[in-house]
Amino acid sequence: MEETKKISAAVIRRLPRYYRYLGELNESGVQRISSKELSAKMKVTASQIRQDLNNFGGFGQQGYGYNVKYLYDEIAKILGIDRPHNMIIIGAGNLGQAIVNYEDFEKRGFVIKGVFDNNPEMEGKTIRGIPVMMMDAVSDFIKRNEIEIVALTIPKKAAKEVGKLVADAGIKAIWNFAHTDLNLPDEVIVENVHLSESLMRLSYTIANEGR
Ligand SMILES: NC(=O)c1ccc[n+]([C@@H]2O[C@H](COP(=O)([O-])OP(=O)(O)OC[C@H]3O[C@@H](n4cnc5c(N)ncnc54)[C@H](O)[C@@H]3O)[C@@H](O)[C@H]2O)c1
Repeated sequence: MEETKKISAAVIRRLPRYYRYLGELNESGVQRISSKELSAKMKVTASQIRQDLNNFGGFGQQGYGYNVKYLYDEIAKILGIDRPHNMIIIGAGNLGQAIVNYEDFEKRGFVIKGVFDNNPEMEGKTIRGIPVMMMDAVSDFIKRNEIEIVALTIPKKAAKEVGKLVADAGIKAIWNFAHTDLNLPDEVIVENVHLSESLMRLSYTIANEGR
């Protein structure tokens, strides 16, 4: 069996940024780039770039630079965005609607198949043409439509219970926006997104930069 090397979380966190820069280079017709040039663009050291990309076999040739399109495609494979992921949104309020209305997720292959809510007034409404359905249909919908990801944009008091419901329905991953830990079995992947924590880090930097 092929041995899979464990890649550090820090490297994985940096990959989407490499992907974005390489996508822009590719779109503007750049075919090759050295780690030094990429370093100047991304404001990351060239040695950091070489170290990061060496985790995946390097893709570069000494003195010849990286093949932009190849590297772009390889990073897409590593990130698993070389294939579509079916997704649903639970919670059709402000945040849920904003996510549904942002079409670019779909360009990255995250296909929003349905939106769910427990407010009967929302039933039958559509957001960007996607129907809002009631929670009694969610488990069946997950199974029938091969849903991999659930975005949870509901109040925190409901999040644990709904998290368990979708985990029991066989969901692989949860994109959790509710400000609470879900405490689910390890096989359910949870990515917590807390904008207020990001804002607090920003505040810390303002407070400590002495500007
Ligand atoms: N993570 C972040 O960075 C971030 C940023 C903003 C808001 N939030 C959080 O996201 C959540 C949604 O915020 P919002 O402003 O969109 O709120 P909102 O009140 O506009 O929307 C919440 C929606 O969830 C629905 N809902 C409530 N309980 C439910 C349940 N048990 N099952 C299904 N649907 C249910 C409601 O009917 C409503 O439509 C909140 O928990 C909020 O704290 C997170």
